[in-house]
Amino acid sequence: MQSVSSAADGAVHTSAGGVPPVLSARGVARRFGGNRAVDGMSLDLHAGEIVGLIGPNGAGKTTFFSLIAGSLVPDAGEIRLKGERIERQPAARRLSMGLGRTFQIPRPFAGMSILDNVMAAAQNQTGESILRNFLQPGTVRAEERTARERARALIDFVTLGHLVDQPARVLSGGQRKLLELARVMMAEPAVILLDEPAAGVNPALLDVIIDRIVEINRMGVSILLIEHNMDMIARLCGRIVVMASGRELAAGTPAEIMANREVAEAYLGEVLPEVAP
Ligand SMILES: Nc1ncnc2c1ncn2[C@@H]1O[C@H](COP(=O)(O)OP(=O)(O)OP(=O)(O)O)[C@@H](O)[C@H]1O
Repeated sequence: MQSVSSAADGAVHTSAGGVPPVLSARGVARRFGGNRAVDGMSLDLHAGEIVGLIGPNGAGKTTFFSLIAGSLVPDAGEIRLKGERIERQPAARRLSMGLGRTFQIPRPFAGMSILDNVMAAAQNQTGESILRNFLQPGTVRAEERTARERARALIDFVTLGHLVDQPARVLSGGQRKLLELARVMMAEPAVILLDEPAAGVNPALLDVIIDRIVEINRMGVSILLIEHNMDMIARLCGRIVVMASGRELAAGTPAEIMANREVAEAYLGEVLPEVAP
């Protein structure tokens, strides 16, 4: 699908079919001192897509995620979610607009139960306002009940139902990744940025994680996925964007990317990611 952009005049970028991407970045840049970590990166994510974002270590992938999610402010460029400019919006606002993110190293509240960890990710809870809690206790209780039911359903969905009342510290690395999926889904996102969901996960749980990501995507959530596991990327993504030195080096189907010499050269000096036969 060919994209058309006109960042200069501030117009919404549209695909060839006339439908604007659910998420788009144009010329996004961020430097740390003299290091141009992200250096004019552009990317479109269309509704229903799972796009893989790959690249050698230090290419700028996680920094790009932080710029999209709002934990870092870009020096230049624009980012749109559902057509709306977001690059100056606070992270919490982006989350409430439907932009969720998971982290490479999940840090759940170790002493809190799995249920409470997922509940803590709930958005727009009336109970967070002490005044409303006092004035409308019935509404607050009903909302909390709904959130609790949703949290339980999501914990079942990520196959952690048997651990719902256990503290998060009992979870393995892979189970923590599953908990992250439940937490991010609590906010009912339209787009999720997934940062290395396979890192540190044993092979048995990897299939579960891939399967859950497929299901989340089937629910209508568009996904941008950073991953070094090329087998996972090839199984999940119709399209891959390769980042190197802070910008796009190549884009295409998994087969096109694996056959691309420039991409292979960008990875030289590192172990080339392998795709399972
Ligand atoms: N907070 C920061 N302060 C200074 N430099 C940073 C910061 N965050 C990232 N960098 C630098 O920016 C560059 C891009 O890093 P980034 O983590 O975004 O790359 P990456 O593609 O996600 O790498 P990896 O695959 O290893 O996670 C690197 O040179 C890194 O050292």
